[in-house]
Amino acid sequence: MAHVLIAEARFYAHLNDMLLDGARAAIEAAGHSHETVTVPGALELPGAIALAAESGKYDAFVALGVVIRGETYHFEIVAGESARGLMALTMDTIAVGNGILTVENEAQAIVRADPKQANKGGGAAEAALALMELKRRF
Ligand SMILES: Nc1c(NC[C@H](O)[C@H](O)[C@H](O)CO)[nH]c(=O)[nH]c1=O
Ligand SMILES: CC(=O)[C@@H](O)COP(=O)(O)O
Repeated sequence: MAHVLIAEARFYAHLNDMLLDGARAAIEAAGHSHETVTVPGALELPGAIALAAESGKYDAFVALGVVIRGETYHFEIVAGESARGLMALTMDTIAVGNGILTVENEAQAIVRADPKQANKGGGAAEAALALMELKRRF
């Protein structure tokens, strides 16, 4: 039994709702409990998880968000820095699954977020649980 924190960025609420459904279902299917914390955008996800990890209350973390390319270099910043922040947490031995979609348009996001299609939220939850199991093993 594990307690998992889902950190979700509400930047695109309708897309994130699908990611959340997939992540929650995967955690529950594995027999674990979860709670959710919400931040404004993907750039806040690594910081939110770092703060929550300090509490010692959680065994694993799932980061969910959607970054859609706009007109400027901002896409590269948000997509790259959010992934870099999550990877830094992972290398600090925090079990994190990265469910931040980085896509060209909304249609790409829907296919990936929908639990009945690519189900990237569920995949990120499973990745977090896999790291958690490795952490327990070693
Ligand atoms: N453009 C997207 C953002 N941008 C917002 C940032 O993540 C951040 O909240 C802001 O810069 C304040 O620190 N966030 C997304 O999740 N998705 C985007 O497409
Ligand atoms: C993450 C992005 O690229 C986007 O939301 C920002 O759009 P823009 O580059 O048009 O300001």
